[in-house]
Amino acid sequence: MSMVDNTAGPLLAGRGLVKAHGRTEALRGASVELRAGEILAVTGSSGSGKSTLLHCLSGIVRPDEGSVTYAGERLEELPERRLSELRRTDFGVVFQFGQLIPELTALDNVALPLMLAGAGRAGARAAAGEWLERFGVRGQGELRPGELSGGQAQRAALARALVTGPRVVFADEPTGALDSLAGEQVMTALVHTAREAGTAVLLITHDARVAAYADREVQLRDGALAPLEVAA
Ligand SMILES: Nc1ncnc2c1ncn2[C@@H]1O[C@H](COP(=O)(O)OP(=O)(O)OP(=O)(O)O)[C@@H](O)[C@H]1O
Repeated sequence: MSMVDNTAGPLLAGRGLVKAHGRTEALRGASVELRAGEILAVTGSSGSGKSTLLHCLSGIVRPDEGSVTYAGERLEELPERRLSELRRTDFGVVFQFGQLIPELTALDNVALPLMLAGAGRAGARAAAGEWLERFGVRGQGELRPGELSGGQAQRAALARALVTGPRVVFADEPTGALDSLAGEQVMTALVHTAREAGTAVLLITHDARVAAYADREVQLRDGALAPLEVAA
């Protein structure tokens, strides 16, 4: 069941985003909206600007032009301190290669965002254990990322992205490094948990099977977005 609220305005909106990397114009006026609880797939060929769009929308990178509005706040107007706070409390991110901290166990990786938000170690580890359980990797909690399979590491990375109860999860090719079975497990876990928690997901993928998990799909072409044309 979709928890998308079609009556409210978007939770996150990028408007007219332009971003160049040197002489490469990665985004040329891209606009996109994400509603609360919505799972939106952004597809497009390699180099079409998908990751750049995610970085702009999540406040990791400032666009050259255009605006990003999150829950009524214009990200470009926020001081770095407030942006970091938003990234810690309201946003979760998952990348293609999990990017768990290699020196920490899976459990401590998931506990870390809670501790950064001020939770005590014991409470954070207990909550982290519950999240690992949800993603079917509690038994691997004391292992380090290098000792996990790719799929287990990605599920731990999902737990880490969701543990603080973010309103938006940004997932950049979260299954890109996995075989199809592990990819399905990761997507099922992500979609199930996001639905349950009412978390919106901006899902970047070039894989149509992954995009099929989303409520809606938009396609980046030449740095701008078009809704996917539905085949007749
Ligand atoms: N840090 C950077 N420095 C220089 N050029 C960059 C940088 N990041 C991205 N680009 C260029 O900007 C364009 C868009 O890149 P981006 O990573 O956003 O695309 P993408 O759609 O995510 O690609 P892929 O699917 O291959 O990951 C590409 O031409 C890329 O080479």
